[in-house]
Amino acid sequence: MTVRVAVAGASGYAGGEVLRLLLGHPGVEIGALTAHSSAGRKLGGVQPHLWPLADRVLEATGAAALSGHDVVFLALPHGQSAAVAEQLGGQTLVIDCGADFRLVDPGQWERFYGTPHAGTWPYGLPELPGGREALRGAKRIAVPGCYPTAVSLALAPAYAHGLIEPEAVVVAASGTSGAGKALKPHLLASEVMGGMSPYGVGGVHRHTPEMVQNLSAAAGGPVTVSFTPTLAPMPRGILATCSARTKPHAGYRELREAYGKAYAGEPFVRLLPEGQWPATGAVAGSNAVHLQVAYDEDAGRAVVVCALDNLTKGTAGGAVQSMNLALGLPEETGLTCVGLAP
Ligand SMILES: NC(=O)C1=CN([C@@H]2O[C@H](COP(=O)(O)OP(=O)(O)OC[C@H]3O[C@@H](n4cnc5c(N)ncnc54)[C@H](OP(=O)(O)O)[C@@H]3O)[C@@H](O)[C@H]2O)C=CC1
Ligand SMILES: CC(=O)N[C@@H](CCC(=O)OP(=O)(O)O)C(=O)O
Repeated sequence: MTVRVAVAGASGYAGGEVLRLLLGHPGVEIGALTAHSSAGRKLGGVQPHLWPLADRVLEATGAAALSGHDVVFLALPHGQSAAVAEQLGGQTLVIDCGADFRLVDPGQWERFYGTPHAGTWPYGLPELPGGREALRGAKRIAVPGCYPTAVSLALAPAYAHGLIEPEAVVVAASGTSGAGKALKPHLLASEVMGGMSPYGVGGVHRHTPEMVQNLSAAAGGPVTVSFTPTLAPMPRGILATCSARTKPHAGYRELREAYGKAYAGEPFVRLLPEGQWPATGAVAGSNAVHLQVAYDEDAGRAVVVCALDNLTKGTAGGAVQSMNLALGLPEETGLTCVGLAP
């Protein structure tokens, strides 16, 4: 079976990463590629690493270019996906890398994004309880945000096993590609190189409600997340340090067992051997997630560290993994858990 796939937002970071992975996927044929300000240009001019597609011309994003495909990936700025998706038939599998359809609660959407809620689609994080079932045969998929992918995978097992209290604290570093390719002064090399800086501090980052949604579902009750993102001088990668107070019966052995059990059969999530810590370099370019868990006995806290590549498992890899599940293909098709190190 070969499916015909289009990518909207092919000139951006997420769209480019989707294409990099699709070029190694044996079950797809790459159809239309669309963009906004780059429409009319050749892909090779904006994504020189995608050599086999270098001579493809970027079309304007819209139904004219995108209809007639089996699968359409949307890698557009927030708020742009719904109008495009509406124009695509119900038989087309539409996979949105943006935030538009991730949240269940319209009130939370409006509070953090400031626009009317477009709706809720099946959520593309297969490793969460019930995640695979929601994706099999789906025709619409919302790909999670990169930070929520890391934080949800890091803390869901401890919540699902009732080992930690419902107030989580997360500090996470992201590479600059997480902020997209458009020019922004705070992403200039001179601003980013040689230092790290926090942003979105104090509960205002729009990924907070997404983490809360996932972790509350895992816990079976309300969870709060105090989330502080930071920008790190690297192009790709997320390193999330997540902690919460442990319940009285929980210690290192219980935590280790819960994580071992949760991820034992997972093709992309690896609980590292004891004493080894996740590092962004080890997962770069791969769909892998590396985790390690510790028990801080004096503080009475579980500490879980998670590394992933924001563009791969954090966006495009998660999107392709979800596509495979929706189409009934082996989940790992076209994806690798082998990182690019050093
Ligand atoms: N970067 C990341 O790590 C992650 C990104 N995502 C999501 O993926 C989506 C794309 O992000 P990213 O690739 O980083 O962003 P980029 O800025 O790199 O790319 C944005 C893309 O959208 C196009 N575009 C810009 N404005 C419009 C518009 N008004 N209408 C239609 N298309 C437009 C751009 O075209 P052109 O260049 O031609 O103007 C470009 O192809 C976002 O929703 C983002 O939240 C999700 C998880 C992680
Ligand atoms: C470094 C950086 O700026 N990262 C982005 C998150 C990128 C991401 O996951 O994307 P979505 O936009 O799809 O939610 C941010 O903090 O807004």
